[in-house]
Amino acid sequence: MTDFSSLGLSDWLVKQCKQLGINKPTPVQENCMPPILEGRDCMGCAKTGSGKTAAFVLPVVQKLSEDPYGIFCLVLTPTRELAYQIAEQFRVLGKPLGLRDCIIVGGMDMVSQALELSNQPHVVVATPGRLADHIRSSDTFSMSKIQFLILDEADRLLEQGCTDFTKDLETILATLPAKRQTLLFSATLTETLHELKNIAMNKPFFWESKSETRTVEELDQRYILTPEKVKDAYLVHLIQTFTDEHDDWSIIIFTNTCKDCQVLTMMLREFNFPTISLHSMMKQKQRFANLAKFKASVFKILVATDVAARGLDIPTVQVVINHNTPGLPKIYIHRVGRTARAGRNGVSITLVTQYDIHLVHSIEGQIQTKLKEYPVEEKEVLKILTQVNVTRREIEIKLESTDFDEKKEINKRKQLILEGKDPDLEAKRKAELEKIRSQKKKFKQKIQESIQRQKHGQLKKKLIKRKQMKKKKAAQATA
Ligand SMILES: Nc1ncnc2c1ncn2[C@@H]1O[C@H](COP(=O)(O)OP(=O)(O)OP(=O)(O)O)[C@@H](O)[C@H]1O
Repeated sequence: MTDFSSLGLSDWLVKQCKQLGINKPTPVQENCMPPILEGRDCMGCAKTGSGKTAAFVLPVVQKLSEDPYGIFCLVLTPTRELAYQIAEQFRVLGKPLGLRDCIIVGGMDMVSQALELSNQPHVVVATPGRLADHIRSSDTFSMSKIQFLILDEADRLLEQGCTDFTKDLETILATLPAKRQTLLFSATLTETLHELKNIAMNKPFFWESKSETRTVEELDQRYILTPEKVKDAYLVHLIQTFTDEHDDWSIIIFTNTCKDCQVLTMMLREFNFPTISLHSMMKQKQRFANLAKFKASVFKILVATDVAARGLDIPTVQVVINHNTPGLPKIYIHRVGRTARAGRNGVSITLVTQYDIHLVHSIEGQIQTKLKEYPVEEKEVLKILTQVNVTRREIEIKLESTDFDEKKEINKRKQLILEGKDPDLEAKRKAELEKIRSQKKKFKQKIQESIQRQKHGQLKKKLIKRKQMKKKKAAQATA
């Protein structure tokens, strides 16, 4: 049986792992750690909750113990909360070494971060935007001697989603030595493999967990087909049932927008559920505080946007509810991966409207698993429908009287200015794109309608012809 010693870890580090309940390497650790310890670049793709973090933290700590200096390792990750989680793993596993880490994320004080960077920590864990800001504005630290560059959730860092990291990554990569080890990890690497290979140039060792499915077997994946207007009633009913039956379960509800996240949090609170939210329009300190309260089970229900979809490791989470069907299978995989981690069981329930059925099909195609219907007593849901919808409407009115939308607009404009774009020009461009999109949609609809009409016409003709034939035959028979 493979153990951590046979993979090349020192006794003190194996002992440290044991203290954390990490006794036997998981497949991603067993396969990726030896090449990393040999000095190779590595790309590791394994399911959510399979121990990818330790697969890169352990070899880095091992190598650091052999030649300790700062800054030895840089870890980049897409979200601020994830940066704290990764830094914690380094701190705990590297404690006997006196490992010093430094977390560089947006929304926190830049001056104290600059000071920490200049103190040459062993490991820097950062989100790309804030680290690039430090590089552009100060020369009090250097990353020209780092041994390791790690991109956690590497595909997210490289894709051009709503937050585009590519410019910041370019700034960061320009300051790093060419001779370094680059490690890339995610549960969904394959689509961005080509771009990733350009970053890990050193003939990377590539490992992907061999499995037919892309989600873990311990996860019970369900859906509920519901009209849009009944979604919230289903949600309240589900939460009521879960909290009645399992008082130690924590639940994450994923929503599409910050506003929806806010509305649902307020609504669930009206129904006396211990609910807290996490989205990007909250102040960073509030984000950390809410996450800490959820992790400590002070609040058992977290309503979050996709800012919480990747990486977060909270063992008490038993249920993930998708209030909207994710538009991309990849997002679905990461969201539902917040439960059923490290061999535990979990349930995910996706609320699906009739317009989302094609999304479910594409999710099922990607994960190679069919979602099963979640049985619900519809009568019970209909009983609370009016009350839930009235409560939601009241909350929406309450929120409209605050400056929630306005703040969102201001934040968006700020972001565009920071990216060197003109917010007014961007708005114009967006409106034009929207116009083209809606024209295209109308055109497509027209074509569909005319095809339908044609089909209908052909069918009608066939039927008439058939009738005529029948009449003719009947007439011939009587003659
Ligand atoms: N060898 C091991 N044995 C038991 N538990 C482990 C082992 N390695 C890691 N763990 C635990 O498994 C949990 C999940 O690990 P981790 O967060 O690294 O998953 P991941 O693969 O990065 O998931 P995601 O793709 O969602 O980010 C953590 O709580 C971690 O402490």
